[in-house]
Amino acid sequence: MDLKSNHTALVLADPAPLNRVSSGLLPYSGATFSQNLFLTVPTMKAGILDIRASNCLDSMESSSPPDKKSRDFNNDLESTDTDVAYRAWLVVDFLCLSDFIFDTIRGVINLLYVLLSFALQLKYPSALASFDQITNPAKGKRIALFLDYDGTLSPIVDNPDCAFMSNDMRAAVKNVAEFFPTAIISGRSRDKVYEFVWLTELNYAGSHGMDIMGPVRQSFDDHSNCIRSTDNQGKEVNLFQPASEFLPMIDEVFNSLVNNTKDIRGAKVENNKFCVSVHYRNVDEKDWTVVAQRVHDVIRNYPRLRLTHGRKVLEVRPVINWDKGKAVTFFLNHLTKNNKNALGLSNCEDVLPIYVGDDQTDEDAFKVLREGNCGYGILVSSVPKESNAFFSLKDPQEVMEFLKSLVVWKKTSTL
Ligand SMILES: O=P(O)(O)OC[C@H]1O[C@H](O[C@H]2O[C@H](CO)[C@@H](O)[C@H](O)[C@H]2O)[C@H](O)[C@@H](O)[C@@H]1O
Repeated sequence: MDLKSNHTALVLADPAPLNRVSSGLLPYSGATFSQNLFLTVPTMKAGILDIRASNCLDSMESSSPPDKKSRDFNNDLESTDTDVAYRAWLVVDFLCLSDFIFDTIRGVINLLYVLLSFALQLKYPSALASFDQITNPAKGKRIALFLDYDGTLSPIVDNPDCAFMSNDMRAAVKNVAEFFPTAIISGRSRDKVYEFVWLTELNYAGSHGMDIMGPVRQSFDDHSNCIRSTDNQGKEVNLFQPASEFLPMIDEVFNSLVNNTKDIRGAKVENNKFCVSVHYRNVDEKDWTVVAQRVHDVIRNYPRLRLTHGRKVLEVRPVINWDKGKAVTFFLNHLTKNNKNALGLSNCEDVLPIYVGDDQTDEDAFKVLREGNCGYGILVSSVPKESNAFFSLKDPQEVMEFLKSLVVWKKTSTL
């Protein structure tokens, strides 16, 4: 099958809810979901999976512009930046115009690009330059801080196992958590993100929010899918795991994906407990089709799993109505500062949530804040892109500066 030949406009990253039914009505029953968790099940009509695979490749290409091996391989956003001008350049090269026309066109293209960047920067102003705009509404309120991990607290690197955060960043996160209730919400497994961050004073959610650990509270206990457990220090905690019934399925899919991609040079499959990541950052671009095809071959047998896209990664996850946005809401309703009072999203007058993230999956959280008219999303990106965030920061270095500024502001603020 030629994956590229079919361009029917079905978006794989966020499949349209073809059927929206409560879990109790579904095949593969035995599932126990809390009342508000619905499954979105793609209709299994002939051909639809092929269309999904073709869109998979489109999304891989559009969401992750290929690196030129000769350029900075560690930062795909920087590469994206140069890719725009570079590709436009290639087109012009192809036309074999004289040097003068060539330079003029190149100049115009660069100017347009700068103007576009400027326009989008106005749309998502720097959170550092607009610091007062963020903190003024926070006066008399409690700020609750939500942080993504990869690309936000640590720079994007080739090897996902080596995405370490710097000691300076760790210190900045530790400091900020002393003043504001802080949670890390990552696509990685909760254990893995904790191994990187290694700070006990934070709250953690792994698997795109499908694995939340929080303090023992009655309000947690009231949720189905909530169990008591112990943390790394043996302290009693509550775990909220809305996709717990998917664990065996995810393990099975992980093994199949490892098997199906083991001959693709550079492909890496990561088990994130309630979801699986298939990395293609180190795969030659000519083999991206093969990656998309192999992933598609596996998940076509699992109608209750879906694909989303991150930064040069395909993410296989359960089709449940739960994402980073839902995790933010959950945290706000249960999060505590020094185990005192829950913040309560309903109580926007008292709380100002700030979410900082760089990836497509962070958009779910930005959207919750924007639509709830409660708090601010801050997009981490060095290139202009459309977002539900309100502000932007260029890279993890700027994120660190922002965190430090929050601490200074809090220490000097009299309110
Ligand atoms: O929600 P996040 O914490 O941002 O996690 C999303 C994915 O992050 C990791 O992959 C990304 O970072 C890697 C290390 O810099 C990079 O090599 C990869 O290309 C990026 O996609 C993580 O490994 C994935 O499992 C997460 O889904």
